Amino acid sequence: MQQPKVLVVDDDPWVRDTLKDILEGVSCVVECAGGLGEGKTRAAAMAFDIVFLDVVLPDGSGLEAIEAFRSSLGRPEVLIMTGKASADGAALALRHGAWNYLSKPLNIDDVQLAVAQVVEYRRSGGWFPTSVLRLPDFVATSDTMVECLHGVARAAASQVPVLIVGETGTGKERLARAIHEHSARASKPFVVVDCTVIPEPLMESHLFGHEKGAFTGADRQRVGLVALAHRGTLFLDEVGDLPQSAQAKLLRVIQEKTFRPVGAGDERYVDFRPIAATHRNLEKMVQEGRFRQDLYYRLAGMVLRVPPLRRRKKDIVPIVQDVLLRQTESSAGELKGLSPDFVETILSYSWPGNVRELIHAVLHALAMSAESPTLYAIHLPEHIRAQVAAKNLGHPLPSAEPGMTPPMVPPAAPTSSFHQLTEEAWPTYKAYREKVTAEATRTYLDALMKRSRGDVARACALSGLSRSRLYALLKEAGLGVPSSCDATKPSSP
Ligand SMILES: Nc1ncnc2c1ncn2[C@@H]1O[C@H](COP(=O)(O)OP(=O)(O)OP(=O)(O)O)[C@@H](O)[C@H]1O
Repeated sequence: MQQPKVLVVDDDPWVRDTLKDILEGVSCVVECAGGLGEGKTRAAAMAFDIVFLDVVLPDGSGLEAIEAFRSSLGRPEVLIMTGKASADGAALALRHGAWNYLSKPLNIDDVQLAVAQVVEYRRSGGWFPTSVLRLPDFVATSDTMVECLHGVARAAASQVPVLIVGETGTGKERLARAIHEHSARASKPFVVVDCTVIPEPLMESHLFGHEKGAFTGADRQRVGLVALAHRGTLFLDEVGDLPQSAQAKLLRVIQEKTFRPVGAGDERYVDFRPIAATHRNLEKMVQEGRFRQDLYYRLAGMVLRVPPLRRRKKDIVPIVQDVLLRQTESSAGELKGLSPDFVETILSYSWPGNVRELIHAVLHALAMSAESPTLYAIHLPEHIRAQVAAKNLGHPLPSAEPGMTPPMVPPAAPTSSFHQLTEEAWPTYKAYREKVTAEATRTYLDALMKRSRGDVARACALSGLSRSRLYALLKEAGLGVPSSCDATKPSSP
């Protein structure tokens, strides 16, 4: 893109002139209009890249004109600006296709950042915002994750509160930090409030602080997390776990920008941007009366949904390679390869713990692989192999996270000795796991001995098992012990 072309639509001449100055300062070509009619006429005559659009205009609402501007000659991105910043308005603007939402009085950094983001977005063909994000430790290969990063870039360019929704370990906190690190508040604190660990009676003093002597045990003054986040970002992790009493207090500080530490006589001003995350269905909690609707709207100015790993399999191998690369760099060793059975297993597993679980599994496999230059499935944690083996045999294990994956259908006609999962005969997890593990071990050993043609040394090398362990397992599984497998020989490590 050469010089970005920007249209400013605002009835206040002072706003128009100020924005014109700021935008011309970053090499934009700027035209201005005092109302919707004039703005639309200009947008029909010139191909703009960006429209800065006021909400309350003499001839109508800017919010209702977003689509008309978006479909005008240059297909510009629309940045809504209003003096009456409200989370509802922000959500409405974004739903109508606005690029972002800026509140007045406009902040020069916000304006410049938003323009830079749009320019980069359009330069890259409108699809690869990762180029503006510096996230070398974050892998996003699948379309859904690239789209998610696009949301991160948009969120970073504005001050809108963000709600990040996704299962545990999907990267919600990493993305919240990314939004902060790329926002105009980057040089200020990013403060984490873990809503699951603070006990309800202590929530108020943790959030707002307390004066010395405010209650029994308050032997000195304490600064709360809200005050620590002044001018920065307050990250409310697992906000769905916030008790009702704390929800009311949080709503107040977000709305009023003031709070009172426990035991203090005066109100204090605070300016922070809330970013919240949850694995829960907050909309449902609102319907059930378990989460305040007004707080939900305040937090969900923009909603980012992070898909679970099992729905973006394209990311799995690149994440593994990324972990391997980092480990190799830090240990100065050789980069290990991945065997086809390793790849097959990690692609078949359901990853209820998502990326966090995948990273741990790779680290586990690396430790188990010792000197082997290649990672095999056998190096993965046992529960992963057991689930995949059961799935391959047509007996998927129940999901580790009830409610997050479709319920398992019990096998209609069992073909092996697996427990049947029915309401009437539901096995304990321990019994089920033992059965499945035994069955999977038997399948593995049978295939292993066939592949190594009964050569124990080769079987040990392939499986990573010691000679004595292999012998014991074969015996336990009721499989024939090959003549070359002599338990009296010293075992390899
Ligand atoms: N796409 C990714 N690429 C590389 N690392 C990732 C990716 N997604 C997540 N991670 C890593 O996985 C781990 C878990 O991420 P994070 O803590 O952000 O998840 P979360 O969704 O906030 O989890 P929880 O809900 O349990 O708090 C972190 O170490 C993070 O850096």
